[in-house]
Amino acid sequence: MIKRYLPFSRPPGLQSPFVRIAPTPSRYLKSTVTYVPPQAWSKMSAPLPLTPDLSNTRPQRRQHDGNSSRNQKRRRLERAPKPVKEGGAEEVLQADISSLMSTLGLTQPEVPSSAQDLPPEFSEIELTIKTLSSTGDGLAEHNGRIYVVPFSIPGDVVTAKVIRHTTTHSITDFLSVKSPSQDRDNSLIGCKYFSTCSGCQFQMLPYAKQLEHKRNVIQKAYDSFSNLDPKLLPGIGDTVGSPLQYGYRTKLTPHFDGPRRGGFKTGDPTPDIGFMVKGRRQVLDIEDCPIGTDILREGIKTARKYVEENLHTYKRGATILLRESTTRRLREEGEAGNTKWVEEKECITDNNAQTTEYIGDYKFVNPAGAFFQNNNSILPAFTDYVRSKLHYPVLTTSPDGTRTITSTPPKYLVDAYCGSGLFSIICGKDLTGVIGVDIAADSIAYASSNAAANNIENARFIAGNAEKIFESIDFPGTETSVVVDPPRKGCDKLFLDQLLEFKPKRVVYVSCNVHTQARDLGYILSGKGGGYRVDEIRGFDFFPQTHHVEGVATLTWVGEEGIANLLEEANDKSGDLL
Ligand SMILES: C[S@@+](CC[C@H](N)C(=O)[O-])C[C@H]1O[C@@H](n2cnc3c(N)ncnc32)[C@H](O)[C@@H]1O
Repeated sequence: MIKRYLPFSRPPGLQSPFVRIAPTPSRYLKSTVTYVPPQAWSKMSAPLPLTPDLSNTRPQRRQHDGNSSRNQKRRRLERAPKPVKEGGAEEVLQADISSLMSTLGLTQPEVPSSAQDLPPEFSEIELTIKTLSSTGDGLAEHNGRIYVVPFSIPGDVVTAKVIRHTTTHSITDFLSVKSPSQDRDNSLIGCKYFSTCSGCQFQMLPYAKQLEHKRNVIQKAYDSFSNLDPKLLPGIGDTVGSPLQYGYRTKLTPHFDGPRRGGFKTGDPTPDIGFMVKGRRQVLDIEDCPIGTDILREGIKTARKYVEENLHTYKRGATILLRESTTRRLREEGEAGNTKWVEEKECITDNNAQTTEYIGDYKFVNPAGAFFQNNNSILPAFTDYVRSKLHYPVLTTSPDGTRTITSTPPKYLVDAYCGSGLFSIICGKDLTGVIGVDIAADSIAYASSNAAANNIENARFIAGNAEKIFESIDFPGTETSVVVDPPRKGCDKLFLDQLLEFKPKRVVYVSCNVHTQARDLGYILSGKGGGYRVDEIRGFDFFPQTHHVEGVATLTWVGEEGIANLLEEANDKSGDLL
């Protein structure tokens, strides 16, 4: 039987890809390492040695006896469901549950027949996983009801503990795998906290399967959230994988809770420091996080020690920022005096300090606490892709009537939700004009200085709501591409309406929430512009081992006539779409 706790250790003989040279005596989490080209962790797939069963370290749920909780259970079942956040995890899970129910021919009872008909809370139950939800949980069916089982994949037969029944489905804790799915490979699991920590969902799933699943997540998002005629959408492209599948996260934020009353006192035990236990409002004590970069993994240890030694100075709980920063230096090698570029990594913990990241030869300086993409290893491929998609198709007809479509760079670029200028800088070189907008004034200040430092002279940046950008644009939509990269909640209608009025030739919509992205594309395609054709949709895997996927959708303005033609030619799309 496969137990829920699996051990983690670096396989014997495998060195860290980063070799530490000298600790720098400055702020408490600062240390330097020499850069050696990182080795993909996926190659380190030697089976991990077993360590003792740690299940007694898992925080126990309070157990209720059947009688005392029955009325409470009944009330919970009858309570109207809380309003859910648009495109949030609950809504997405609900869509997957409804879809599985309709596939299985199940109907949803308006009020559950009786709480007593359901397995009691905290009882153990055996379930066969049918499908994987977009939130990364396995879904199983039992007596006409859908059960949500974390850390499980289709084909697994699992033992799970029933936690609670809602009006639409039941929530469980994963306990163990009784019979594994063909796709499950536990030797891939690289973290001893996997199956308790809420951070990762897929460490047991081979990477190719994770990418395939994320493509399905995008497909389902457009099926359920866009309200669009499928004929208006291209097939979802293959998900582009991350070069690093472990050791990639350049930002981690472990946290700890404070005491119920007053601050910490000298002699208080150190609280649990880490990430949330899956399905609970409880912190899991974590000493390591193998999806973090090596310098952040060292940073976790140093931060824990610091909190332990300075606990009495904390009035309440805290979130610890651990952010990687890179310095490139020329170093002399050997006696001949040859020099070579080396990278030194630091772990920054001060929100107001600066961090530096390189993407190819581009250098970005950011406030440590502000947004910057969290997986540096995928950024070169990702930004190349976005840059190529900002080029739009231009149709030319030669005198003999031959029609050719060429991919043409835009004259102007609008970077909406620009942060510290990632797309303006990487995609804006040689364009006639670039304009970026972001609500975070400090990010905007850094966008301006990053543009100057990278020799982008044609860019200007505005602090404010995204729609404010349309007050400042003084160039035509017909020669402009817009990159849109909003936060998880997606774009405001005010912004989308003005975008549709501006009618840029190309829109490349980047999103860390493919559900709100699908909703917004539905609005763009059916809104008052109505003349956008979707040319490509695909995912980039910024967060291997987790359920997250970054979606990129490329749209071209073709006018209403173009859309009518598209619908007519829906069965013959070959070759014409760039
Ligand atoms: C996903 S980040 C993208 C940042 C940037 N494109 C990058 O890749 O580094 C979303 C950005 O939207 C900004 N933002 C959030 N709400 C906004 C709004 N209403 N108007 C403009 N920017 C907003 C945030 O400050 C954040 O920088």
